[in-house]
Amino acid sequence: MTAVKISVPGTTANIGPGFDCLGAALTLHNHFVFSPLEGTDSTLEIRVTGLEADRVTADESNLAYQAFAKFYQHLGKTRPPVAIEIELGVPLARGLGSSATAIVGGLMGANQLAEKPLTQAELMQLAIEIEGHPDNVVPALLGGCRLAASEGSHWQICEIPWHSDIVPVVAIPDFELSTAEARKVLPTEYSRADAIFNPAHLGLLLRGLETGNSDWLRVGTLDRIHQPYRQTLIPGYDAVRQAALAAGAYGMTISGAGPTLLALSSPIQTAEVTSAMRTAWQGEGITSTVRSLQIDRSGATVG
Ligand SMILES: Nc1ncnc2c1ncn2[C@@H]1O[C@H](COP(=O)(O)OP(=O)(O)O)[C@@H](O)[C@H]1O
Ligand SMILES: N[C@@H](CCOP(=O)(O)O)C(=O)O
Repeated sequence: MTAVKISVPGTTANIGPGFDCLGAALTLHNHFVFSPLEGTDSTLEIRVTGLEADRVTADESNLAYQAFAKFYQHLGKTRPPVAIEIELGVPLARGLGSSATAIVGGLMGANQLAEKPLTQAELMQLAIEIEGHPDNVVPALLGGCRLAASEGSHWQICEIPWHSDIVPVVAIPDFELSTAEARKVLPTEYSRADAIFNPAHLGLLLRGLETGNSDWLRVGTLDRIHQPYRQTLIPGYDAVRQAALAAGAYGMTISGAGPTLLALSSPIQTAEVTSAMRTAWQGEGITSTVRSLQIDRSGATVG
């Protein structure tokens, strides 16, 4: 078997009220190459290059390798010696689904090397089990904007139309916030008012994403499940939000678990929104990279 190349897009999960169920794939990618290790005693070699490469472990704790190992454990087979090359294009621990790329990349690499014993649906199920929620691994695997809902252990996945007039603008600050930390600040119980607020706003958001209706997008990005608790972990959140809205963004949310902030903008306002978010963060003493992206339609690809 020769080397297998996998490309996986980063994601923006939640998009406001869609906590743990809605996410979209973005046009920024991590690349993985899996090669059988032959003619050596070592069972694992990992080389990481690209963005903040020194922050990713190159041993058995590596998340892409953990997913690779989980695949063979699931099949009840011994995992083969493997060399993994990882080229990072998705910033780490910023709420852009870097962990989802590693999980999806590891599972797909293993499946290809094993000559594809699992279907895409089975890989998706394993990816959700490893990540613990579907909203980043599902779009990373399938592409597009996806809503995931479970019935017992079975998942229904629905593609959400994303209007061409909606540009995702991501403002990525130069500090990390791990998803585990950002989940710790969430309450375990919510009021009835909050339980009503979120599905109403999610419904509005989905129609807003489909139609490009600016009022539905503005109101539909509001949320009471995670953002009110997490925004305190993101210095400058209020300033960047106000700046994005004043520059004409339809709405602004925390991307994934943060700290990246996601503005939804019309194509004509994108340059202004981008510059306003960067300047607002600068005013708080925080350096950021602000990029306007597109929705990745392909998901994880081989070759
Ligand atoms: N390409 C990769 N290969 C291996 N591990 C990765 C990769 N990308 C991310 N990770 C792991 O995932 C962690 C970040 O996950 P998480 O806190 O969920 O943030 P994110 O919002 O970026 O998914 C990193 O610190 C690293 O341990
Ligand atoms: N629903 C999850 C999404 C985490 O996404 P990530 O991109 O930060 O890994 C959450 O909000 O915790």
